[in-house]
Parts: sequence; structure tokens; C-alpha cells
Amino acid sequence: MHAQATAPPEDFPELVLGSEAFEDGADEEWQPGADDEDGPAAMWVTPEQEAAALAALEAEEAAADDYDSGDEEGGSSSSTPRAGKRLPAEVRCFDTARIYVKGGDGGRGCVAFRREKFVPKGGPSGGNGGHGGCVYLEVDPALNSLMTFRRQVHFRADPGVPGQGSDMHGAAGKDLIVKVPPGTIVRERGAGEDDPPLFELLRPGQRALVASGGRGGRGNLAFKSARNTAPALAEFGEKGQETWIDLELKLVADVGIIGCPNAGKSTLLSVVSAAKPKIANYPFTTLVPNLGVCNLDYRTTVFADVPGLLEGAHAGVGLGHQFLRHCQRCRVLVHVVDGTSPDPMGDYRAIRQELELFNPALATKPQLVAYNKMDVPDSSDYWEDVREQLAAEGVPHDAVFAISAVSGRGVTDLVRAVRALLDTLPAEDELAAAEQEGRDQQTAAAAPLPGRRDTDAKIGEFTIESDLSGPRVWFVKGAAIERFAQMTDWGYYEAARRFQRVLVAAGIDSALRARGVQDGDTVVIGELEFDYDSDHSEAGMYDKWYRARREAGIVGKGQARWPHVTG
Ligand SMILES: Nc1nc2c(ncn2[C@@H]2O[C@H](COP(=O)(O)OP(=O)(O)OP(=O)(O)O)[C@@H](O)[C@H]2O)c(=O)[nH]1
Ligand SMILES: [Mg+2]
Repeated sequence: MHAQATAPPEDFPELVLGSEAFEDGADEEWQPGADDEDGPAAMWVTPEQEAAALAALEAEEAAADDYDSGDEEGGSSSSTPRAGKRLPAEVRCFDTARIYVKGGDGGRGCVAFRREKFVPKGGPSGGNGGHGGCVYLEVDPALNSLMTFRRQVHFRADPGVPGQGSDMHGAAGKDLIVKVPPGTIVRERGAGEDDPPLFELLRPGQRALVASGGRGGRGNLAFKSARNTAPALAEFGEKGQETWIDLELKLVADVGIIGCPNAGKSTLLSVVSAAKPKIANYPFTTLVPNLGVCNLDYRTTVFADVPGLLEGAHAGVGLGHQFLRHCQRCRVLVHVVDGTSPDPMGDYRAIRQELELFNPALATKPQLVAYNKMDVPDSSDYWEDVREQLAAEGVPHDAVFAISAVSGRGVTDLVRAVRALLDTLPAEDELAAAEQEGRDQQTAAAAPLPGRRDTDAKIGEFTIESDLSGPRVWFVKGAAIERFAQMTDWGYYEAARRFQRVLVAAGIDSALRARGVQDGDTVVIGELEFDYDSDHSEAGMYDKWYRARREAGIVGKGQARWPHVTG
């Protein structure tokens, strides 16, 4: 902010503080004619004004209840239980994100004619525009959250390069590759949890096309035909596909470590793997699930340490329970019980209940219990007692382990037991299963993404709706005809004429007539709007095109040549 205050006065109108106090005051202070060299550069904004502006901005930000308005500093906010939207932004955003993706527009085609000495009537030589770049999501195993999407939500691939004269086609736009963590699920905007996702990205390097680039427009070379050897028209490039998509992260781990806050879950992860999660003696140290890879007896097991769970988490107490979704992919749960807690069994039951409330399938996952902090006398005194009570609840003795995560005592036994338990489970590989589903989804994904134009659509496939209540309006809807309208470059009379001919050939004109269209009615095709005219004679069409051009104030430029083709 301070840097902005000292910026040269010319920059002032661009400042986006959006505060009344700031703008009003600054207007009085800053004299456009004043010599900048006189006095300090920041004189045109007083410190009071800046403070007032910042205060207003902060108030505004606090009021705006959007994604980024949470506290980033942690501090008191992260240790007090908060519900719903007022959770720290970190917690709200790490495992879900909504992003905007747009493929690059195709480059426009070119109208050019070959002009060379000794080559009379060289013919058309305008090249096609390049294809727009596509947006892909790609799995990057180095990522473990969707946090990056807090900084950037808009992703646009490069447009195609326009075609040029001398038969030069434009280059294709560069694809944009957006990195996502393994376990990212892609859904249509606003789709529910139960709707089939568009993609599930699990394996490193796996890619999904989320927004394809537009086709390049054809240049006049492409329109050359035996009948029209000197076409004076070209197309615009097709617009790139654009859409909003929801991302959700479900970590891919074999083992989920769950338990109350401060039970020692992160400590356990840090001793079984090389992960270095934050460990501290207060609840909710962990806000974002951590992954760790454990290598024991030449076997690799991935552990996930999720934030602590409290009784009432399903109702948003503590950090809520949303992160439990990460455990849905885990095959085994390790439930860490804090031996130093005043009521270890109460903690245990509370967590079991929260699991049940979140998802009954999670509560039936195989689980091992780790009674932690055995190095503390308080805790070891109660160990036998807790063990018996757990047995009474149906947790056999061999599924309960006494450990001290800090010293590492008992941890190896626990990990071996986890491994053994994993081995007894059906060899069904979660990834393979998900991928199997993924294969089925490939077909689903082949269905058009929201906002996508179906490239296979036929020009004759359209529907007509009308609104004759006020000014008479006809809406012609169809993927192919809308694309055609968008790509038509009205700057060329021939393009306008071609459009008119296609309307007739595709049966749109006759369909409109059958429905009772009248001259002067408005016809809307995609973003194109024009007045209907039944006069399809060459002179009539030219006249209409010329009038439209003049109304738009572009007469004199462009290709107002007529009649130049005798067909
Ligand atoms: N004495 C003793 N302290 C332990 C043991 N394991 C963890 N602690 C301590 O317990 C505190 C909490 O440990 P964390 O690993 O951060 O606990 P957590 O379950 O990840 O907590 P949250 O992330 O806040 O839910 C830390 O001060 C650890 O040093 C243990 O075996 N013995
Ligand atoms: Mg932790």
C-alpha cells in the first residue's frame, strides 16, 4: 500500500483502493499542475488519508464474504473453533476450489491476393488462423493441496496466431497445463458430491482436457473454388471453450491417521515417515492434511495425517469434518487416542460417532487404535483399563497398540500391524478401481463439458423459439449454426452472403418462414442479431450488408467490392 502512495501522480487514477475517503482527500491534495520535484513524492496522500483508506478497505474485505476473506495469519482465529465460512481461509480452500478455464480462441483467417511481377491475377493467398491452445489439468505428485488456486482462479490458454498473406497459416496457440495434486476430482460447476465427476486424476502425469481451444478461421485461400477463384472472405477463429469447474481433492493414502486434536497424530506421521508436519502442543496445529511415505521391510505405505476432529464436528465444531473425505480413499484407519486426556474413552467414542455421522462407510473401515503418550505416567497407568474398555466395545486386544510417538516406542509394531492388515484386505487396489471407474468416465467425459460447443453438431440441427409479445424476436439455437455465426467475419460482403446461403441451405430460412417470420423481425443466433429480410437477391443482400456497415460506421474500410463475382 505504501508503495502505491509514493507512486507518481500520473498513476493515481489507476489506484484501486476503492475508498471514498481516499479518493476525496486525494483530489484536494493533488494539483495536476504541481511540480513533482518539489517536496516528498508522497505529499499528495497524507498518512491520515492512507490510514483511513486502508481501514475502509479492510472493513470492506471483512464484509465481503468471499473465498479469500478468511484470516491468513492464523493466530487466535485458528485456535478458536469456528464454523462454516469463518474458518481460516487456509482450511476452507485447501481441498476444494472453483476455477475458470478457457481455451484459446482460434486465429482469424486472412484475405490476401498474390501480387508479383509477371504473375498476373496471382490468386488468393490468405492463410488460415492457428488453432487456439487447450487447457489441461495434469497431476503433479509434488502437490498435496489445492491451495495454489487461492492465488489464481482464471486459466486461459494462448490464442491461435492469425493467418497471413503468401499462404502462411498461423501457428497454434500454446496449451496451458494446470498442475493439480494426485486425487483431484473434477466436477461441473455446482455439481453435487453424488454426481459422477467429469474426471478423477490420480496417477502422476495423468492429464485431462478441460477446455479445448477454438479452430482457426479459414483464410481466403481455403475458399478458392472453380466457381469462385478470387474469394474475398475469411473466417474469424472459433472462440475457445470456456467453463467454470469445481475441483475437489481426496488424498490418495493407504492409511488415515485420525483422532482428537493434540493427540499426537502429526508426531506419529513424523516418526513413521520423513514428513515434517508442524507439531505443537495446542489443538488444531494441523490445518491441512499431510502425507508421509513410510518405508518398512521394503514395503511402502502412504500415511495421511488429517486435522483433529472434535465431538460435533459434523455440525461444524472445530474445523468441521470436511477433511474426512480424504480418509475415504484410505484402506485402513489408525485412530490415535491421547493417553493424557482426562477421558480417553470418551474421546474415542466421540470420534467414532463423528465418523459414523460423516459417512457410515468410513466407520466400517478396518481400524487400529494407537494409545499414545505412553511415556507419561498418567497415561501408562490407565493403559490396561482403556484396553479392557476397548475390548468391551469390540476392539480386540491385537488391534490396540500402546505407543509413545515422541520416543518411537511401539511404533514399529504398529506399522507392521498396519501392513499386515493391509495385506489381509482384498488385493483390490483403490487406484486401479478408481481408474476402472475412470475408464467409464472417459465416455462420460467425452460428452460435452458445460459450455462446450459440440464439434460434431450438424448445421441442420437447430431449434427455433420465438418471443412475439413485444418486438418480434426469433431465437435460432444450434451448436453448429451458432459457431458458424460467430466465425463469420461480417467485414466481407462475401462472408455475409455465404452466411445467408447457409441459412437457406440448412433449412433455417424456410423453418422461420413456416413459423411466420416477417421482414424486419429480429433473429438471434448465438451472439448475432440481425433483422430478417426475405429479399435474397444479390442486390438486396448487398444493400442490406452495406446499410448495416454504414450504421456501424465502418464504410470506406474493408472489402466493399461489388459486384465482383459473376456467378
Ligand atoms: N509426552 C508425549 N507427548 C507427545 C507424544 N506424542 C505427541 N506428543 C505431544 O503432543 C503435542 C501434540 O502433538 P501433535 O502431533 O501436534 O498432535 P496432533 O494430533 O497432530 O494435533 P492437531 O494437529 O492439533 O490435531 C505435541 O506437543 C507433541 O510433542 C508422546 O508420545 N508423548
Ligand atoms: Mg497435527
